[in-house]
Amino acid sequence: MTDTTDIKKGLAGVVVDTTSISKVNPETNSLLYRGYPVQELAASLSYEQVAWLIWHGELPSEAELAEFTARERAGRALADNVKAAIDLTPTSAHPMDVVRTAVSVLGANDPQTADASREANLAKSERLFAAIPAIVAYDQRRRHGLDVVAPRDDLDYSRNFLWMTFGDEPSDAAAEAFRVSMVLYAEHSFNASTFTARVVTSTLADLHSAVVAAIGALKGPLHGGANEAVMDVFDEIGSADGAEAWLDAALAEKRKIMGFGHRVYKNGDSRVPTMQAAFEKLVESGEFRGAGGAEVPADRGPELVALYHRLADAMDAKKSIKPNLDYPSGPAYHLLGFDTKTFTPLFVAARVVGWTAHVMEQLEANALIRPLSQYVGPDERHLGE
Ligand SMILES: CC(=O)SCCNC(=O)CCNC(=O)[C@H](O)C(C)(C)COP(=O)(O)OP(=O)(O)OC[C@H]1O[C@@H](n2cnc3c(N)ncnc32)[C@H](O)[C@@H]1OP(=O)(O)O
Ligand SMILES: O=C([O-])CC(=O)C(=O)O
Repeated sequence: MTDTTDIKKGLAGVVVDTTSISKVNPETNSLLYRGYPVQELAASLSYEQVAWLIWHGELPSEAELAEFTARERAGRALADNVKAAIDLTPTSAHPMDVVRTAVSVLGANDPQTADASREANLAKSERLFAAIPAIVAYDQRRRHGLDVVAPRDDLDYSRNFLWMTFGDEPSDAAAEAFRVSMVLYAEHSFNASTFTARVVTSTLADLHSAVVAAIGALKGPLHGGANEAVMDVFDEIGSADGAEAWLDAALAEKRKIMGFGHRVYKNGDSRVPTMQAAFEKLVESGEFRGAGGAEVPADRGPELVALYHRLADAMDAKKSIKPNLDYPSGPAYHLLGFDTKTFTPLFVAARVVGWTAHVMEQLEANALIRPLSQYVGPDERHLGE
């Protein structure tokens, strides 16, 4: 008999390397980016400042930020062959498939793809950071038969993202909710997609290959795909009054409730209160829309907030399982006007910062990632026996 007792399925509880990028601490329910609590960063810094911090380890000086911002603004427009690649994918394709394909083309285009120096990887990370919003916006618009909206270099990252998607200037509340979501999603240690990026990097493959693979890992509903799945659940339940009965039935069918639970946090995700507050502020502002930017009745926001709390309370009462970040970000993205299937690409736009920081960290002290497995197949046998 094979002894499988030492196997850590899913690498649960296994520490596989060190990192200085972020610290996820379930005991204190905290998340630090380069030592700073994420709540502090989300309260006052732009997403551009946080991206710099994650990549470089320190906040940018005024001059560094101005130069980075200028490069980011200059790199927002998509090359023709990226647009053509998007146009070649059917509009029935999942937007994550479109982003994955477009990022692959960015890798093929990039003049520094084969250069693995830290300098080149930083430059490529900045270029990806600048281009991904245009990919997401282009794809959502073409699905609605709308013309592409050119980027505006007088708007910051968050406002420009919303401008390119909807073709009008966002309200302060909308830009703020979006910015907060980007900061909160930017980095989270050795989650499945980041680990994927590090595995690919450990073979000395290029940065774009690592990011394409990470996008694939993020798509699954047990990871980033949960933010869109949360919205599907809200649509399925309908209104707050249906939450308890829906949950009873779903749990009886042994369904996993999307947006709840976490591999590391067992007493709640440290990012949820901040994102929940941003979602509720967006609703209070009254400046929200429905999927595809559609006009929605004024009670749509408060109804979603009520449903959000009823389902979370019921889940807590029945299973003591708390929401993760995908739970508040799903309805927030809905009220910002994004199509449900575009939610996980928004996670890509944010997490590309963490992924690329980990690619650079992996290369600083690389070791091929190649674990062992316990063989449980047939004993040796031979043809003709
Ligand atoms: C940003 C992010 O990527 S956060 C994660 C987003 N993913 C989701 O929201 C998907 C829903 N959640 C889940 O599937 C899980 O909680 C995961 C995958 C996130 C974490 O999973 P694990 O750490 O492997 O926990 P595991 O699956 O072992 O769960 C432990 C117990 O809690 C239960 N449980 C955990 N999450 C849930 C959930 N969302 N709904 C119902 N039950 C759950 C499990 O069924 C299991 O019960 P059991 O011991 O009776 O079998
Ligand atoms: O850390 C994880 O396993 C998943 C997660 O919350 C994230 O990637 O943001």
